[in-house]
Amino acid sequence: MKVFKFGGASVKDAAAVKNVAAILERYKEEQIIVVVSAMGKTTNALEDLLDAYYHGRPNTMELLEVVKRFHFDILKELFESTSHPIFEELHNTFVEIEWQLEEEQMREYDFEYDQMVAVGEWLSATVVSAYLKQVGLENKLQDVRDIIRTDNTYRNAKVDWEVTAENVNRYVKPYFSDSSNKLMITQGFVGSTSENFNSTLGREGSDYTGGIFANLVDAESLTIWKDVPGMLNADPKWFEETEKLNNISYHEAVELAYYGATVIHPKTIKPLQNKNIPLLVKSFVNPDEEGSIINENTAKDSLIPSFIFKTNQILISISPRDYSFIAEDNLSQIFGCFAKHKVTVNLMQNSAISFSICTDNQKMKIANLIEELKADYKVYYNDELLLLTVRHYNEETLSKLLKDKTIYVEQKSRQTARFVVK
Ligand SMILES: Nc1ncnc2c1ncn2[C@@H]1O[C@H](COP(=O)(O)OP(=O)(O)O)[C@@H](O)[C@H]1O
Ligand SMILES: N[C@@H](CC(=O)OP(=O)(O)O)C(=O)O
Repeated sequence: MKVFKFGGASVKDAAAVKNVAAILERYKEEQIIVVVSAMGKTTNALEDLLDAYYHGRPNTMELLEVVKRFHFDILKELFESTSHPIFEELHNTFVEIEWQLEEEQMREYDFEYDQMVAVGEWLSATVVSAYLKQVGLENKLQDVRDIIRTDNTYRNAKVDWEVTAENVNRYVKPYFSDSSNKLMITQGFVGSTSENFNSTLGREGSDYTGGIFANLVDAESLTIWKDVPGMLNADPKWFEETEKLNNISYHEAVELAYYGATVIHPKTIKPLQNKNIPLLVKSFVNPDEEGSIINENTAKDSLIPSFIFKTNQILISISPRDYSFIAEDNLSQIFGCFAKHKVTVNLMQNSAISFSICTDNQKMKIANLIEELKADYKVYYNDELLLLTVRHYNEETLSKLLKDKTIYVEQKSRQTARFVVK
């Protein structure tokens, strides 16, 4: 059995959905679990909607209308008649969102977020499954909320592997035990709690869903279909000339993903590595091309420099008010504060009297964090920064890269150089 993951870009419009069908047609003799993300930028649109609803903004219903129109426009292109049951199904899903929006009693933001935002993946899976059936690719639409059980850390839920494995044994394996059943379509990114509420695995978490399924069905491979030819040594949105990394070890891939190569979610690798399942990154534009293969083999790791850029960074420097040293009890309090505000540290550095961290500048979270830190510390920050990581760096590439940049922090290990710059 194989697992395929199609991200938002691969189902961003009707033509893209047709292309997914064309790719699956090539594999129609094989048994495949297909994990899909929300269509195009739907997750961002649902985030905006949730934000408007939560803060009682007057444009809430307009924002819902945008998401609705986007999906119905795709449906009209994919299905000849509006009497196809999919129109009714999507309509009902949107009615459920409207009910949620009419609800006055709200729980905490992260809970409401998962109830709303998870809908994007359900819409996408429903549409893809119905379209595949229409073109003769029979499949089972499997709601992932009946499979992936998580705790209730909303927006960054932890998977309960035991219950999830039982669910896979109950709902997934029996379907595929009939060799005439070839395709199962399910949602990425989403899970559900023991109380049956939606949870999500963290932004861009559909790759991870692919990894979870691959692990639990002992898949022969997980393929992530992308708009790029494979994993490259830099994001082509930033660099004109990039090179494809043909063979990458799990170790190298996890390092690149951790530093911010957004082509793979960093959590995806571990469930694959545990069962030695290869991860293929392939182009949905040119499906015949080889792509990248990620497995345990370290011998073929490319040593050419790889570049990772993280934009919209903020560097926060924290120091005791009385110029005393930053000691372990300060660090423990500071990290407690990061954990409480769910702020992820991208890079950190300490000196005798100050401790600095570089993190994504998520405005609301950071404002609350700084406010709390200011009760006990002096806090300074610089924003609109860039975090540059160069894996397998050499001095020549670094001097080219850093030309005309002001360096705020510099860190080098044997393999990796990192800079916070403006
Ligand atoms: N090292 C890299 N190699 C290839 N693509 C990368 C890399 N780093 C970042 N990217 C970006 O990742 C994008 C694909 O990821 P994404 O847009 O999240 O896809 P999807 O929505 O299908 O999950 C590419 O278009 C590319 O701009
Ligand atoms: N739709 C979710 C999950 C995801 O993984 O999406 P994509 O595969 O398009 O990166 C997000 O945008 O975060």
